[in-house]
Amino acid sequence: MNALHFLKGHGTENDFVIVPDAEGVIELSAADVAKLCDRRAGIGGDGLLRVVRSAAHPEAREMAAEAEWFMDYRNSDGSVAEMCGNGSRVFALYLRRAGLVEAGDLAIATRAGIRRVHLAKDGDVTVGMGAARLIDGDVTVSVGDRSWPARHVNMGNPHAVAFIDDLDEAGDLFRAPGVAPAGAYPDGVNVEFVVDRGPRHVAMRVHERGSGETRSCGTGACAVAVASARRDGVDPAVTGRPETYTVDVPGGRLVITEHPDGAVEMTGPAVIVAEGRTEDGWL
Ligand SMILES: N[C@@H](CCC[C@H](N)C(=O)O)C(=O)O
Repeated sequence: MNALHFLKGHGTENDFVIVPDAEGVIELSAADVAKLCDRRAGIGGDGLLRVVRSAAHPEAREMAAEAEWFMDYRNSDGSVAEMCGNGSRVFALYLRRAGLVEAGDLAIATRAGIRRVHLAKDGDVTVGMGAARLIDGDVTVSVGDRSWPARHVNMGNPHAVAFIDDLDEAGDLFRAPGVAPAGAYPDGVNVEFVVDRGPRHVAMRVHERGSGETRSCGTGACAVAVASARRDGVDPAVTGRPETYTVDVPGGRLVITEHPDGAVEMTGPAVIVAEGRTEDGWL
């Protein structure tokens, strides 16, 4: 492949290689993505965001009238995922900096549907993340010989949220936690470990499907906020009031609000740190 134009960005230290590809002509195999995301031999990232015009991508064509740009998200192992919350903030920041969108409000197409984004003047980015789906059934997550009950939450992508006493209990997370029953997550799962920090304030670690332990996960923080609210007996659909949880991640802080109609909003930072080109023929 010829030299590839890329940028590098992060949201609460969940970091991404950004590949502008307006016309959808760059074919990136899983091996290409893994090579770009490699932290020693590549650019390095938890995932890759390919920026494609919705009209130019078969999975996004139907959304093109409402959302001009499609976020083609890949995990660092090259696998495809439906949605990335931190990535969507970085994606929106890239679009604005590149002059591809005009205003501070825009819609982006993702495999989980259209997401509405607001870029505030102070640099924070708010994303309408859709509703959380809490799925009934007993799920257990385990690390080594320890295991905990977990809540199955779908934020467009799958999550298992386990409340524990101390974040160190989750160990080094070099390997994916075990999840049972195996059939609960046929396509794999992101696992969040959560502790309380105060009223409506929690902290989490995450092991991401396709990436390993990362410093943050936006969809995971939303899953954690909603699971924490239900555990606390808080449900905006019942109170008729929006409810906000602060979720600390190793890479910073995300603020998550759930509205009475179920809509979940996430606010956090987005940063672009670099721009460059790969060497001709490296990929
Ligand atoms: N880091 C992301 C989630 C990325 C996708 C995830 N690993 C999956 O496979 O579902 C986020 O910020 O939401």
